[in-house]
Amino acid sequence: MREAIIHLHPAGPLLALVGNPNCGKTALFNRLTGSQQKVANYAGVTVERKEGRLSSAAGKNLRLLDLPGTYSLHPRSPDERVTCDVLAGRARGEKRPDLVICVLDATNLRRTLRLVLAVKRMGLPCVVALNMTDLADRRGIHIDADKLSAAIGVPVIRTVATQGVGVDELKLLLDQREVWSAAVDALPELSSPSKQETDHAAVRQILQALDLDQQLPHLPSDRIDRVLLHPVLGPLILLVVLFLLFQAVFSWAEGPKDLIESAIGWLGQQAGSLLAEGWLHSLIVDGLIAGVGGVLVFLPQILILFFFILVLEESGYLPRAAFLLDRLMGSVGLSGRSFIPLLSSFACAIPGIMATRSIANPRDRLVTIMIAPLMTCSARLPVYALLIGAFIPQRVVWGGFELQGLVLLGLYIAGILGALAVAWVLKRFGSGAQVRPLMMELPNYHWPNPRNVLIGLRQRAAIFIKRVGGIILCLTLLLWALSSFPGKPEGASGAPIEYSVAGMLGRGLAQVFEPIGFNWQISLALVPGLAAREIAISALGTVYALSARAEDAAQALTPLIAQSWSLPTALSLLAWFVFAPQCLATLAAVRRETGGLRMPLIMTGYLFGLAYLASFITFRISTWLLA
Ligand SMILES: Nc1nc2c(ncn2[C@@H]2O[C@H](COP(=O)(O)OP(=O)(O)OP(=O)(O)O)[C@@H](O)[C@H]2O)c(=O)[nH]1
Ligand SMILES: [Mg+2]
Repeated sequence: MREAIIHLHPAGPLLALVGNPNCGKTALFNRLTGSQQKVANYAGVTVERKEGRLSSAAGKNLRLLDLPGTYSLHPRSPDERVTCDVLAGRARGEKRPDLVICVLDATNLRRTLRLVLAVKRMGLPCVVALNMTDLADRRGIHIDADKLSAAIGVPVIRTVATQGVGVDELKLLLDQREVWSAAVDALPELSSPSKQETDHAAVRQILQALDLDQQLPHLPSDRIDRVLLHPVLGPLILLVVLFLLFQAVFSWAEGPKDLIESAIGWLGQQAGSLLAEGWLHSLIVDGLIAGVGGVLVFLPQILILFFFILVLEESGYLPRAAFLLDRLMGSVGLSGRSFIPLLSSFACAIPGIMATRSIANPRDRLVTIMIAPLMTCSARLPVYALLIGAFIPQRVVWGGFELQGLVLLGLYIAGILGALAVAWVLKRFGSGAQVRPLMMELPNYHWPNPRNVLIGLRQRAAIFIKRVGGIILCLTLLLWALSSFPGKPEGASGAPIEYSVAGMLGRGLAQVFEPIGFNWQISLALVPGLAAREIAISALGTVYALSARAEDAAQALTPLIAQSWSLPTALSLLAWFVFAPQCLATLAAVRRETGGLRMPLIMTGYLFGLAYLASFITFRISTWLLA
């Protein structure tokens, strides 16, 4: 039986934000609706439509769509198609917008005006938000809003989305239906056949009328780029930036991390002394506090990583990094277009995989999806930090670099190199590895908006804490239960966990993982770790707390594993985490984006294979070196 899908869209007027990439649509959307969608200084941040609500000045309830940026209404990539479909009224479950708010970048009217003309030609009522007027004014581009409005036949409001300037005027305008609905067919001559050329000519005329027909270079950005995009200095500076980032992840986090650690330790002791020995004691102390608490400790490090990512995103440096790495990516058959999705995967592979919607070429898009999980997502950071903290000495090497930070950087680079190698192989399977030159817009530099950075950090903290309190808590408690029952048989020696379901499972798995140096506790922890990587830590915390003798049950995980694992085992586990596909949500996202089970299955297979191989080599070589 076929399912019948009935679309019910809420009543009430629908507005849509349309504009070129990176012109500030989402910043305006957030201001208008009070949402906190992601805003960043590069093209292709928004890849799906997002909906919000606002009330007009007169208190009318309106729905507002934030759409992916587009240069034209002839879509080239999946994200641009979303925008075009909405405007044409073809989007599933959505009616055609009643009003389009065209967001223009005042510093680049030439490019952005063509889109307004195209929207008008579709017969959609529109108003213009002339955004980034603060930057335009600073650069000496003075645009007379009234003249512009007269020239394009559409009401124009000057805005600075990041500061909320012009938002009230815009809301006022939304009530004046007679003003914007009258403007629909004000440019009848544009329906001639060679529209593109006519649009070109029309834009030139408009710019001439506004006295803006000369290109103004953005001097400060150009001057900065002369250094940051320098063929020798550029890559060096990029490397230094990355060095600093990873150094900070360890050195800045020390204080707050110790604080959380001792708070959790104190909690464990209090709970331990309050509760009588028994299953509740074990559940709270070994399951909850040793397990889940052990993951929470890594919050500061995650926030420091994201602080850097957010600042870099906001400043406009990221597309430059794409530009610098274009040659490297080209050598394995990837275009620089893949850079931003891969970069987003450092936070989490899922938004990274979604960001591939801005890649026009289907083959490039697929390769990018397939290698996205090799980028080190933030869920790996706690695992890396735990193992590095336990096994890599805190030492300064090569005049000033912290060894721990260097090893962390090395792990990130290992993931990147692995991804490049896989991309290279995948491209061999495809027909002809032609590489197109990178066509990417370099936005102007600007100071990161502290508000955006703070919002980003808060969201990241919330995501992490929600994970800890949700899936991590549930699976850790499940593992605790499996590790505690059935209890120890009469007269047996050893900890009860060794006789439990989990203990038996762990020992079975250890057969498979023994060649790469994993003991049964690690093998066991990898199973719930399939759902989310950090769970491996809480699982280890619980398993070790349950295996420990009563007197050292409250011990933190770091010294425990430092005592009981060999260095080759730790290195092998690190190598495992660089490659292993330990995240079901990512596989689900791949299935969604590629429309089938085939790709997620191939991905799982190749990642497990790579992980096992990498761990095997690491374990054998390090054992041999240390022998
Ligand atoms: N100075 C200044 N910066 C702005 C203004 N509006 C937005 N920005 C910044 O411009 C960048 C892009 O903003 P976004 O809202 O992400 O742009 P977008 O149009 O949604 O971009 P895509 O989703 O990629 O199409 C961010 O760094 C914003 O902080 C403005 O009026 N003035
Ligand atoms: Mg956006």
